[in-house]
Amino acid sequence: MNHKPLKLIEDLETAVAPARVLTDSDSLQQYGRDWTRFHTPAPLAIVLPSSVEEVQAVVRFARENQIGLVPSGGRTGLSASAVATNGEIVVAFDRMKKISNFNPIDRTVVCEPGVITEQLQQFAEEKDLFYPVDFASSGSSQIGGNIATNAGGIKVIRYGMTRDWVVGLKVVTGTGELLELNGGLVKNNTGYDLRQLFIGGEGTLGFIVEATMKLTRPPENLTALMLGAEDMNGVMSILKAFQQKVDLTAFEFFSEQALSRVVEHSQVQRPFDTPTPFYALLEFENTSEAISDTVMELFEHCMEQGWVLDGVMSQSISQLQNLWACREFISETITRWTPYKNDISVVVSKVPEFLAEIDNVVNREYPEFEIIWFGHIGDGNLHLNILKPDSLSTEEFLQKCNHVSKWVFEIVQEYVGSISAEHGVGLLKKDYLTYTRSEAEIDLMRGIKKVFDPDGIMNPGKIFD
Ligand SMILES: O=C(O)CC[C@@H](O)C(=O)O
Ligand SMILES: [Zn+2]
Repeated sequence: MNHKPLKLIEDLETAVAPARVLTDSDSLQQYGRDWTRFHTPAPLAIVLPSSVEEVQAVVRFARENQIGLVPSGGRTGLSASAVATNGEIVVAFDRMKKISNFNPIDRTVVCEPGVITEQLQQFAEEKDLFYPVDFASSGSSQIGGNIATNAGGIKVIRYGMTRDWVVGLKVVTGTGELLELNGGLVKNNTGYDLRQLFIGGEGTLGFIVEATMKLTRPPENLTALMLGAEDMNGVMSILKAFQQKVDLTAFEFFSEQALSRVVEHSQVQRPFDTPTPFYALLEFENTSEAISDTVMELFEHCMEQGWVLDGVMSQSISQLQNLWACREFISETITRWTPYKNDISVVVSKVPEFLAEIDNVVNREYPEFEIIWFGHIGDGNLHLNILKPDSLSTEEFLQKCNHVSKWVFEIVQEYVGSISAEHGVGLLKKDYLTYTRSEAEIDLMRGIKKVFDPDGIMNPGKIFD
């Protein structure tokens, strides 16, 4: 290490506190990346601030020294947004985990950015309330990161994305200024809602240092149905039939390839014997006999129409959990095949055609590739994963997958879809942003960044260059 970084680190320690700066190589590796594995972490240092003032001090320090800052939450992101590859200072929020100011009338609660999603869910439960944004990584993802990436997950069809639950934000911009946005109000029509720019902004405009989150009533007697379908058109017909009569809390799908891997590699039981190409997983609040009867009628109707070949409805919490495990364990289970990943969306009605086009091109060009489809089909959000064949080295596989990305994004563009439905852009997708956003839009985004971050120090190089 030359003198400059050493001196810089000393100055950084003075700006915050020595104990809050880490420079050992394990920490640099650990905090320098998220769940993506395509970039080599190379941060200058890690800072763990414990107050808003310390975050401001770090930003001012970075501005003075023209060093990039990368925010880091639970590091469960899948788009390399919280990755530091270029001598940046990583600002990790692990020491800012307090939940406070619960208000039962407003049904709001104030969270520091490092609050773990599950911590907020448990807090809400203790107050007989519910924080509904949920996903497989809730045990480690942090609220600040969820907001910065506008995290979605498995209940979006009913409850929306993280954006819908943020009623107030405090942010530190690239000048070190603290902005207090919206103060928990339900109604506030006083011009531009700046809060929304920071939600999903991936830390490129400023860092979230506090959030006022809304809670809601807990769902009652959640019950799930897993239905086996012959094809994607069947899945769409099931969605249409159920949505017409039942308020669904989830509508997920996955393929037989996905289910068989989960059953083979975890303790999860196959819910029924008949394998079918696709499965729909529906959830609803089973609160009356009338609802239960309606669901059973719909189930029978779907079987009569041939949309459903077999299916099962949960009769207990453990059965509900087993059905959810079939879906939630997919991502983790397939990690061992070093999968190529993509997260894309189109309007719901176009999903079957869209999926078939991608299947066709990949099967034609690379017949040795095994595609694992799953996702939040009720939101038009597909997770495309391709397992690395044993015969290919990781390098060869990645090279071929670059072609896959191009074909996939061309199809996304043709369908006026999104190249990133819920995982964000980060480093991973910035080169493809024009498939979903116009040059004019990207120019405006660059202009907005300049306003909040004139020196370009806040998560530089993410979303766009
Ligand atoms: O691993 C993936 O491709 C998706 C991860 C996550 O968004 C999910 O829905 O399980
Ligand atoms: Zn997802």
